[in-house]
Amino acid sequence: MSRPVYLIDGARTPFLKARGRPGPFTPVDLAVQCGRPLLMRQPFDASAFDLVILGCVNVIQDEMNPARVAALRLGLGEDQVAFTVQINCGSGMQSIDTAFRYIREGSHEIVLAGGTEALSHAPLVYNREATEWFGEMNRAQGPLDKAKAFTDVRPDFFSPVIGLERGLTDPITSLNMGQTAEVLAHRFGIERATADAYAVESHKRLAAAQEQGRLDGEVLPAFGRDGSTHRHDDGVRPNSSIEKLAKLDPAFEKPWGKVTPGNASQITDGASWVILASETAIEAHGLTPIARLVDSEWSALDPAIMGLAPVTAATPLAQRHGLDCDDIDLWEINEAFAVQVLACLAAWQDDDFCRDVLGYDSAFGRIDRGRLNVDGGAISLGHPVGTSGNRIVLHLANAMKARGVRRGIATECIGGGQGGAMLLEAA
Ligand SMILES: CC(=O)SCCNC(=O)CCNC(=O)[C@H](O)C(C)(C)COP(=O)(O)OP(=O)(O)OC[C@H]1O[C@@H](n2cnc3c(N)ncnc32)[C@H](O)[C@@H]1OP(=O)(O)O
Repeated sequence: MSRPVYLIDGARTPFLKARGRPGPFTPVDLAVQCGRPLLMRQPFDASAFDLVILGCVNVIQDEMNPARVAALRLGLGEDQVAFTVQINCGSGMQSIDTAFRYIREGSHEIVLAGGTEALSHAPLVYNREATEWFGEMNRAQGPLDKAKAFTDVRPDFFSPVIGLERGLTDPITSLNMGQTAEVLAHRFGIERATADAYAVESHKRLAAAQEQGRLDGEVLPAFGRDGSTHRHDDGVRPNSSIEKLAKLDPAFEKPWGKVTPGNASQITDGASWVILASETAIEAHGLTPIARLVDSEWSALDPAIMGLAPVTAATPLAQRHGLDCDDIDLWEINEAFAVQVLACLAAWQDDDFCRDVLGYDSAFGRIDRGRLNVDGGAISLGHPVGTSGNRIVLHLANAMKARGVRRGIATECIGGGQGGAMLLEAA
């Protein structure tokens, strides 16, 4: 069976910059913050959902299977099945794709699919030697053995493993994500000034979208237990300039690197949900879709050049539907790094790359910046890794509707050398 699948509605929290200490919300808190008002504005009862799927990369110990914890806290009922998916930065898109396939194939009618991430809550973990020592202490019988174990304590037991640093490092190549972006900058000759100009534009577009109300209804306020209210993505710097960015030092490869804090995605907390439904559910509940999900594609490549995966995922997807570059009215390409997005744009225009890597006769084409990330991206609004794939699909649907255009692709690179892409059409 192959039924049409529609995106009905969706919402996210403001994306909140991680500021070196745990932020006000855990992953499930974030999912509940935007999930509750989203469900309250639906004309159907929350018990109507057939399934809840939530992407999350860094699950915290108190919230194992965050999808289930969020579903219960959202009042979806004890009989609601909910599972969590993890494919690094693709997790929030994976939840949508899984829901899309279930509905398309006819086993489900209406599914809540989201992504959540609180990078500010990434754990500090004891190192291996300390963990072994705790085991020794546990096994020690009686005070004498325990006293002996104490004599084995070493000062370096107390230098923790920083979960965030490890999580953003590829375990196969040992390159961190920023270094993989540097590989692409070198391969495609991306200049620092071009990357900085791209980043400045990202901030300007997000600031304009916030000011002109284009995120209203998509971004819902979040309320901290400390009484704080968070209404907007707080990493935006409307006054950012190429001159200011030029002064920043490289973050990952000193002194020659092109990636700086100004042209990299920000480390951020945030959650996003979308509601997907079949035509049966649309009729049953009187719903009005925002967009139709047409198809999806996942790809894999060398982890050291993971940033090119939007090219290897989105191009076959477009071509499967007979679509050329110009047929896509809007693109959302997750801005892991400015140089990484620019490398994708360069690869799409490169005859040799498209022939050798994608097996096409010639280049895919030039993506007009006017069609790409029209309201900013992860450089300006941040990149809660398990959430971003969900956000770009949701925002693409809203932006397509607002501009009255027909087709869009949301695509992203995924740490570990993978990529995801989804094709949407006007409903
Ligand atoms: C598959 C994938 O998606 S891979 C991607 C996964 N994600 C990542 O790898 C995360 C990448 N990003 C990072 O690791 C971090 O953001 C880093 C290391 C690049 C920078 O971290 P930080 O040093 O904490 O950056 P931070 O944003 O605080 O900026 C540091 C300083 O740079 C300057 N700065 C940053 N952005 C700007 C800007 N747009 N304009 C002017 N100054 C700026 C400021 O002085 C800022 O300090 P301030 O906030 O006190 O004013």
